[in-house]
Amino acid sequence: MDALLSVNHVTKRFRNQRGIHDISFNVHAGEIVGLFGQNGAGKTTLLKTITGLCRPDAGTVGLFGLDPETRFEQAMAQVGCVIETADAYEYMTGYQNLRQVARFYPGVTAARLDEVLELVGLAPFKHERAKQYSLGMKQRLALAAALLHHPRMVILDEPTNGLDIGGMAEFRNTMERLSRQEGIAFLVSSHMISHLEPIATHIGILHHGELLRFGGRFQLIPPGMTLEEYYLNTIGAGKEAESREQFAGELA
Ligand SMILES: Nc1ncnc2c1ncn2[C@@H]1O[C@H](COP(=O)(O)OP(=O)(O)OP(=O)(O)O)[C@@H](O)[C@H]1O
Repeated sequence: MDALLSVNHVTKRFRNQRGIHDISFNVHAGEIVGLFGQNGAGKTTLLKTITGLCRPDAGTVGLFGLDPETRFEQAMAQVGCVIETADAYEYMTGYQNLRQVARFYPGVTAARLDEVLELVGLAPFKHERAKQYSLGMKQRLALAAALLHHPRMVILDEPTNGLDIGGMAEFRNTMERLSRQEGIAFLVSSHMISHLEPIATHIGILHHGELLRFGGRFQLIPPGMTLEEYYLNTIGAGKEAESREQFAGELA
C-alpha cells in the first residue's frame, strides 16, 4: 500500500543547534499514529516541516507523493491540520466559525458544515457562541474545520493538551470513529502517553530531536509491557547513549 505521508531523513536545525535530526517514517491509510515526546523533543518542528510550514535543512517529505515545500497547495489538498492553535472567534457560534474557514475552500457546502459538526459531535451546540464552549469543544471545532475539505489524513499537534478526562476521552473517541468510518489517517503528537494509548495503532518516540522508535504498536511493544513502560525504557536507552557519546567526547 502506498504511503500517504513519507518522511525521508528529515533534518531541521535552528541556530541554537536544537531541532530534529535524520527522521524517517511513513503513514498509511487507516493508521492512527501517536507521536510521543517530552516538551521540546521536536514534535511541533517535525509536524511543521511535514506540512510545509518549516523548511527542512536536509531530507524530503512526500504528502500524497508531492513535496509540500514546492507544491504546497496540491500536497495539502487532502490533508487537514491543526498545529499550535485551535483558536476560534469567541463571539461567533460554532457554525459561524466554520463558515469563516469554509470561505478558504471553494466547494464546501452548507450541508458539509453540518456534516462535520455531526462528525465531531458538536451538532447540538452549533448555534452557541464559541465563548460558551469548553476547551474540549473548541478542540473538536478546530478538528471540524480541518475536516471541511474531506482530507484523507489529519495532522494534529497536542490536541488533548489541557483537556479534562471526559474531554480527552471524547476527543479520542472522535478520532477513532473518524478513522473507522471515514478511513482518515491520523498523525497526532502528545507529551502524554495516556492521551492516545487506547487508540494509537502506530507509535513514534521522539527524544531530543531523534526518532528513537517508530512502528506498529503491537510489533514494537512486547506482550505484557505498557506503552508507558516501553517509552520510559526507550528514553532510558536514549539517555545511556547520550552519556556514552558525552563520555566519548570528553575522552577525545
Ligand atoms: N524557531 C525556533 N528557533 C530556535 N529554536 C527553536 C525554534 N522552534 C523550536 N525550537 C527548539 O527546538 C526544540 C524542539 O521544539 P518543538 O517546539 O518542536 O518541541 P515540542 O516537542 O513540540 O515541544 P512542546 O511539547 O513543548 O511543544 C526545542 O528545544 C525548541 O526550543
